[in-house]
Amino acid sequence: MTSSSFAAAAQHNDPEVSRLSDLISQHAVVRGRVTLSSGKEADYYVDLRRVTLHHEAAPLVGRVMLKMLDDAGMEYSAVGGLTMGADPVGTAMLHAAAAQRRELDAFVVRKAAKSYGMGRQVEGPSIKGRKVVVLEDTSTTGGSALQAVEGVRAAGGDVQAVAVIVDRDTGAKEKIEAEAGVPCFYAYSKADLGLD
Ligand SMILES: O=P(O)(O)OC[C@H]1O[C@H](OP(=O)(O)OP(=O)(O)O)[C@H](O)[C@@H]1O
Ligand SMILES: O=C(O)c1cc(=O)[nH]c(=O)[nH]1
Repeated sequence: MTSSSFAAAAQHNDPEVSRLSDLISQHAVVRGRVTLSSGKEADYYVDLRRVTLHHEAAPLVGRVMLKMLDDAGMEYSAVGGLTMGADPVGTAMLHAAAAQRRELDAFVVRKAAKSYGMGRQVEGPSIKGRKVVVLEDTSTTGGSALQAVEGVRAAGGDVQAVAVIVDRDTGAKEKIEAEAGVPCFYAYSKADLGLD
C-alpha cells in the first residue's frame, strides 16, 4: 500500500509536524513481537498513549490533527472516538482549537452504553445533528474506528471523516472508507516513522 499521509506532504516545511514525528519515534515505537487488539501478531507496537499524554507531544497532537483536517477542508464542531486511545486526542484538539478561538467540543465513545445514570454510549456535549470527526490514535484493522462511527451515528452525529495519528498500513483506511463511507485521513504512516 502506498503512503498518503499528511506528514509526507507537510513535514519538510512544518517544524511541528516533524517534531511530533520525532517524539512518536522516540517515545511510542516499541520494537518486538506483540499481540494486537485484533488478536493479530506484529513486530512492532506504536504506544501512542505515551505521546498523547506527553507534556510536549500532546499539544502538538492537537495542532497537527487540526492542521491535517483544515488542509483537507473538513468542517466539524466536535471530535472524539472509541475510549481510551482516542480520548486524549480529542481533548488535545479541543484545547488547540480553543487557543485559536475556535469552538470545538470533544466526546468519548464508550465500548458499550452505560447501564445506569444517563445510559449513554457517547459522553460529552450532545452531538445530535452535528458534523463530527471520529478520531483514532492508531489503526490496524480499522475495527475500533468503525465501532466508534457506529456509536456516533446511533447518537445522531453526522460523521464527516475519520482522522488517525498513525496508520499501520494494514488496510484500515480502505476498510473504514468502504464501510463507513467517509474519508479517512492519517497524519503519519509507518513509512514516515521509518517502520518499513
Ligand atoms: O484498528 P484496530 O484493529 O481496531 O486497532 C487499533 C486500536 O487498538 C488500540 O486500542 P485497544 O483496543 O488496545 O484499546 P484501548 O484504547 O482501550 O487501549 C488503539 O488505541 C486503537 O483504538
Ligand atoms: O492494533 C493494535 O492493537 C495497536 C497497534 C499499535 O501499534 N498501537 C496500538 O496502540 N494498538
